[in-house]
Amino acid sequence: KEKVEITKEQQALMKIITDAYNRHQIPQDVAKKLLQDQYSAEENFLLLTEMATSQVQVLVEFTKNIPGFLSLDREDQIALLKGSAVEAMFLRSAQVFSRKMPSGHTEVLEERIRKSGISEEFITPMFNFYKSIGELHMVQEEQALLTTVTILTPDRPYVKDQQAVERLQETMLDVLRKLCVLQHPQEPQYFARLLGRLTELRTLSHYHTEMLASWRMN
Ligand SMILES: N#Cc1ccccc1NC(=O)[C@H](C1CCCCC1)n1c(-c2ccc(Cl)cc2)nc2cc(F)c(F)cc21
Repeated sequence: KEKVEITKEQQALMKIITDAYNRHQIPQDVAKKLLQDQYSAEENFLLLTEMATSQVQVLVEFTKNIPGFLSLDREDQIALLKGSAVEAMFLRSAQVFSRKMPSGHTEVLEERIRKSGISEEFITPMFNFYKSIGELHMVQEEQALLTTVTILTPDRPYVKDQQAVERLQETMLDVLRKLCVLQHPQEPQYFARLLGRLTELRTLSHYHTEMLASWRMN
């Protein structure tokens, strides 16, 4: 049985990324707002656009802390940000939804989101994704690395030097793989399950434009 060991460099890399990920939290906690008040479909739509806008700024700041990201071609950096912004937003939403909350809060939050204005057809796939992320019980290092792996997807549209992005992504995948083995020793398939969520995430983000266009305003 091969001994899995995270090297000193990988430890340092993980700390940089996790600290950056935690530092760039979303300014105001949208879950708290949704639990406090019931908003109209229009107010919810406005809240979503505000959240999505601040999320992009947070994403830009976060990527500056990914070792090697700023050494990529500048246009490729932009292509990676544009290509991953929606996925990063759904990943963040899933992590917010899966957070441990006082009993009954998650149900209220789910209800508020179900009634927020999102069209019926998107509710099920969205919550299926949120619950499948929740079942993974990711530690924060895994959450930060998963977001990093998502950003460093080589086959985003308009990326010129895919090799350079692939090399960076592989570095992050190696750390994430080792972390999964060490954090979930009783579940050798955990890393594979984690990456499987990225496929579900990409599918969900294909619905994003349609979800906004079909938002039910009164
Ligand atoms: N969270 C979060 C978050 C962070 C950054 C950017 C956007 C975010 N998401 C949001 O604000 C929306 C709110 C916006 C107001 C109306 C109700 C949904 N959201 C979404 C949701 C994102 C997109 C699309 Cl099309 C539908 C839904 N899934 C959420 C899950 C949660 F648990 C949660 F609290 C909030 C959530």
